[in-house]
Order: sequence, then structure tokens, then C-alpha cells
Amino acid sequence: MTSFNESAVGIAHVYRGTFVHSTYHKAVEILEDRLLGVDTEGKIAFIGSGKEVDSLSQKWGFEALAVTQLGQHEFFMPGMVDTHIHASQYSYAGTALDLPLLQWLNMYTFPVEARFKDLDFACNVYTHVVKRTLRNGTTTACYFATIHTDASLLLGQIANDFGQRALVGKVCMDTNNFVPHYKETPEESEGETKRFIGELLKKKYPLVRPVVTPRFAPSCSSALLGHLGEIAQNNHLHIQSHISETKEEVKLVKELFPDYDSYTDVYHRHNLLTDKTVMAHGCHLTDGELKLFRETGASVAHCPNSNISLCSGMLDVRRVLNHKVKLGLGTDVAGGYSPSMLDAVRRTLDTSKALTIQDTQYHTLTFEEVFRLATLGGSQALSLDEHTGNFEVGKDFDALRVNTDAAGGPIDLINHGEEPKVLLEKFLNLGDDRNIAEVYVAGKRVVPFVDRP
Ligand SMILES: O=c1[nH]c(=O)c2nc[nH]c2[nH]1
Ligand SMILES: [Zn+2]
Repeated sequence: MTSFNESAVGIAHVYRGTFVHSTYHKAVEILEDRLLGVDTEGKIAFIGSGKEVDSLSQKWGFEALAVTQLGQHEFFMPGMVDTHIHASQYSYAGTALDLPLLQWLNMYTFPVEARFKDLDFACNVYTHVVKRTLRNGTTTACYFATIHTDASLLLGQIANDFGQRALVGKVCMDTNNFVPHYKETPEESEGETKRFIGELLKKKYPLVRPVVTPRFAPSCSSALLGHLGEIAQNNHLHIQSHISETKEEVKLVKELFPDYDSYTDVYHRHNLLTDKTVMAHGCHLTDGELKLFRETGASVAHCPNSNISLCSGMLDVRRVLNHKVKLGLGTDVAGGYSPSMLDAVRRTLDTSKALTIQDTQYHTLTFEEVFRLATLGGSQALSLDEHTGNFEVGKDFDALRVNTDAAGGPIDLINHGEEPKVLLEKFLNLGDDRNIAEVYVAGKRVVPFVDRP
């Protein structure tokens, strides 16, 4: 039920047509001929039958003629949630995929990230990545920036300016033997993290929040991990990092942290595993580690493009879900070469099918399940599902207006009377940004872009 006072908050927009979303019980729920009202605060005020337009317009005080009617081949779906993306690495997306993780970081990633000290360079890359992801339907993004506080604040400002919901992390790392100018001292990292959080919160951007971001255990001393755990705990903040992406990395963590039971235990004992933690990859986590994820409420960001592109491993998503660990999808630009969550959906299905080729008894993920992971699952993984992830009264209206029949688009053949679920399947497998006619975040239309000051 609505939690707000109906008389105090008016209706800003009403849409009529097909709505496709996930619920906690159903991977895909199709709502045909519905009326959905969005209030002046961007929240879903009501969802009713299209046939009730007259009574609903009286009850909620909107003109029946002002209703926006979707076309025959259109539907609304929830905006997609990218649970793991390196905004800074967008500068070399689509290249440099010929080395395994640890060498890849040293050879390509660290030298590029070091350039974000230059705010003009940062502004250009960050503007492009925010626009590109929004246009591709990412309404919520959980970003890694770089170690530079001012450039990370700029990323927060750009996300706010374009109206994207975002968690933004200033990267923390005090260990880097290969590119020594791209690291901080533990004191700098702690102090700059506090400054970043303080300054970002002071801006009061409605949809942008800071996330405490130790790069990963091999880049951080125990002292730094401890400081960051304390900062997150004291300020009830989100936390993001990487875990068990490659076997070589797991071995390195064993060598660097010999007194810990596991890679997960390293984060856990530094207070970095909470119900607001999202850890990328997790390809090589043991059952015991997944149990610790479940107990703490930490989640996994599955990044299949990156896992394949850097030959890191294939995450068994079914196993993670069977452990009742929250899981969302991530593009992991630029280990993953595509900034589109539609690509993450497809690569998730590919990986699941590759596991099925290896083991014919494997319980392959369905496209319906993967649709849920890209939307509601991602919002759960980021502990934002109170606000976004599906079409529930009281949640923010974060939505994509999908037109499967867009002129010049990639879907050529739509049969007469094709079921909405088939249209969804075609969009997920064949569609691209040409099929995303409009993007809404918290009720505001953010795509197509309008000129901003
Ligand atoms: O895919 C990845 N991208 C990164 O930037 C990174 N840093 C640590 N571990 C990482 N994995
Ligand atoms: Zn990453």
C-alpha cells in the first residue's frame, strides 16, 4: 500500500499499456492493459486495470485524456541495475583483453587510472560513460572511479546531472609494486575517503551515494582494510570490492594474508562483509565462503563478459543462488568490453549454457531468471530494493519504455499478436538502445537527453 499522504502528493504522469517486471516470487510477471500512476515525487502511486481509467482518474485527480498510451509493440520494464562497473576504465573499453587479470591490471589498468588526476580527462570519460549506460537502460550503476577524490566527486556530479541513480566509489589502494605512482599511503587513503564521503553527502544529490571501495585485498594493507571497515561501519555505508576472480589471485591472497581462513575471511575480519557489501566476480569461492556471504548478507556481482574476456573463470550462478546469496549482474567495464546490461544478460546466459555443455545435468538459467537478476536481483544485491527494481506501489519509477518495433532497430520480424513475453525475449536477445525509447529514473525522463545547464 502507499505510504504517503494521497492529498499531499499529486499525480504527475499516468501510463497505460503492458508492464513487464519481476517479483520476489515470479521471475517474469506480465501486467497487460494496466494504468500506472507516478506521483510528483517520482514514486509509483497506483497500478490499476486500464478498464478502470474513469474511476482511477476520479480517485487520483488526473485527466483521462492526459494518459500516455503505449503502442502495440511497446512495454515498460524496470530499469537495469549494473552492480559493478569501472567508470574510469571506459576510456579503454573494447581493447586490451589479451592478458590475465594481474598482468592486465599492471599493464593497462593502473597506467590509465593514474590519468584521472587530470579533471578534464576525467570529465570527458565520465560524461561519456554515464550517458552511454543510461542510453543502454542502466538506471542504477555501482561505479568504481579511481584513487583521485576530486575526479570521483566529479563522477558523482555527472551522474546527478544526468539523473542516474548511482553508488560512487573513490578507489582505495596502498599497495602497487608495478605502477608505484598510482597508490596512496594508508593515511592518505583513509583521509581522502573521509573527505570524499563528507563532500559527496554534503551535495545532497537525491540519487547518488558514496560506497567505500577497497580495490581488492592484494592492493590493500591490513591497516587500510581495517580503516575502511571502520569508516563503513560508522557511517552505515555501502562497500564494494573484488573477490576470487582468478585462481592466481586467490593464491596471492593466501600468500599475502596467511593468517586468514580464506579470501572471504580477509574481508570479514576487517568488517567489510555486511548486508550493504557487493563483491565482484566470486568465480572461485568455496561453499564455506558462500555460507559466510549468506550469513553476513553480502552479495555477488556476476560479471560474465569480464570473466570470459580475461579468462578468469565461469561463475556457477545456480550454485550461488542455491546458497541463498544475493546476486546481481555487472558489466565490469573494461575487463568486460561492453557497457550494456543487455550484453551482461546475454553473457550470463552463455556462461550458464557453457556450464551445461560441460555437465548435461546442469540446471541452466532461463532468460526469465536472468531478466530478474538484471533488475530486481541487482537492486537486492545493492540493498536498494526498497526503492527500485520492480513496479511496486511506493517504489521509485525507474523504467525503460521498450519499443521492439523501433524504426531502423535490430528486430526485423514481429508476428501479429506476439505475446509480451516473446517480445521481452526478443528484446533481451536481439535488442539494443534503439529499442529503448525512453528511460525514467525516479519518475523523471532522463533519455532522450535534454540540454542541461
Ligand atoms: O576485473 C577487475 N577489474 C579491476 O579493475 C580490478 N581490480 C582488482 N581486481 C579487479 N578485477
Ligand atoms: Zn571490477
